[in-house]
Amino acid sequence: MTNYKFKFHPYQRPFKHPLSTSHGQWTVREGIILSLNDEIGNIGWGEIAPIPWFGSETLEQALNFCEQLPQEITTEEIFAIPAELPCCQFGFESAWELVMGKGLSTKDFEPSKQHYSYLLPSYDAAKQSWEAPWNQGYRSFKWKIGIAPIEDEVKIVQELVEAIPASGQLRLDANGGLTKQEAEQWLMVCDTIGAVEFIEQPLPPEQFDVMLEMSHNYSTAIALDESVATLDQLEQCYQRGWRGIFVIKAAIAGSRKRLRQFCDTYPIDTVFSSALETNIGQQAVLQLAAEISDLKRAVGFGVNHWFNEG
Ligand SMILES: O=C(O)CCC(=O)C1=CC=C[C@@H](O)[C@@H]1C(=O)O
Ligand SMILES: [Mg+2]
Repeated sequence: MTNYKFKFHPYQRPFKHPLSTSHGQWTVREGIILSLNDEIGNIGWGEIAPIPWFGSETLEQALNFCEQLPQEITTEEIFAIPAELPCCQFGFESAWELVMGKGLSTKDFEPSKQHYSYLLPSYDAAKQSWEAPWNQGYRSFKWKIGIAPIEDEVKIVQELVEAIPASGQLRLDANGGLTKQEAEQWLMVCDTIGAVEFIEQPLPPEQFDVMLEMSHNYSTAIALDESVATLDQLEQCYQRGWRGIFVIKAAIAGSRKRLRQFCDTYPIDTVFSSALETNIGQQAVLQLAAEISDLKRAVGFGVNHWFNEG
């Protein structure tokens, strides 16, 4: 049985500007980088990037888990990490696949910018911020809603749709921050505009039944994000009848092995999305996305500009 030398260290990455969503303001991304070394010198890297307000473990819980591990761990111990620690499951399995030489060489995975969706700044700064990424090749843009008054945000979306060339696409992400009435209003506006690819998580996860009903009543698609953040939640929403878009933040969803099995079994409509992790986590997610998804929807990884080194 192979033992892997295990090392880890926490990191902090301040955002250039706080990321405003209806969950509040996010100013520093904290996570853990881990490595596994085998006896013949192979090394695999992984990342633990919690987003507790999405339902993952906290950074403290992940650190406590890492600290109680021995300096050498086995494959069995890696695949026995409980589902209550989904970011740890993802980070350790990423490193294990790399040290075993199972993952694609991550440096080869580089879809062109047209396969990425660019996360625009919040509020009306978006209107001045889409053109530079457009000139870099981005054709998909995401903007946060549910932060300012709806009439102000609708006006900004109409101006954005007017300004962005017709071949571009816009995604709106409410982070569950709308009321039922506002969600209906947004869906009617988007059906009229016709240029919005989907509205992400219009209502909080506990209003699943309302979103399921809405998904049958409007032509603008609805994407679940917070509702399907972990594999347990994702499977539950599928069993409850969701056949709309699933936003998969693989870095916080849990076991890579289990996600592969689920996507092999159920042909779901997916958008792979960043957990605002570092390049280590990003490459581990994009390699998995290329393996298990048709990538027909742009991946939500146009986010590096949110960090100083981005
Ligand atoms: O999905 C994307 O296009 C970019 C990533 C992104 O929007 C998010 C990452 C992490 C937490 C959230 O604030 C936000 C989201 O809700 O999707
Ligand atoms: Mg989202």
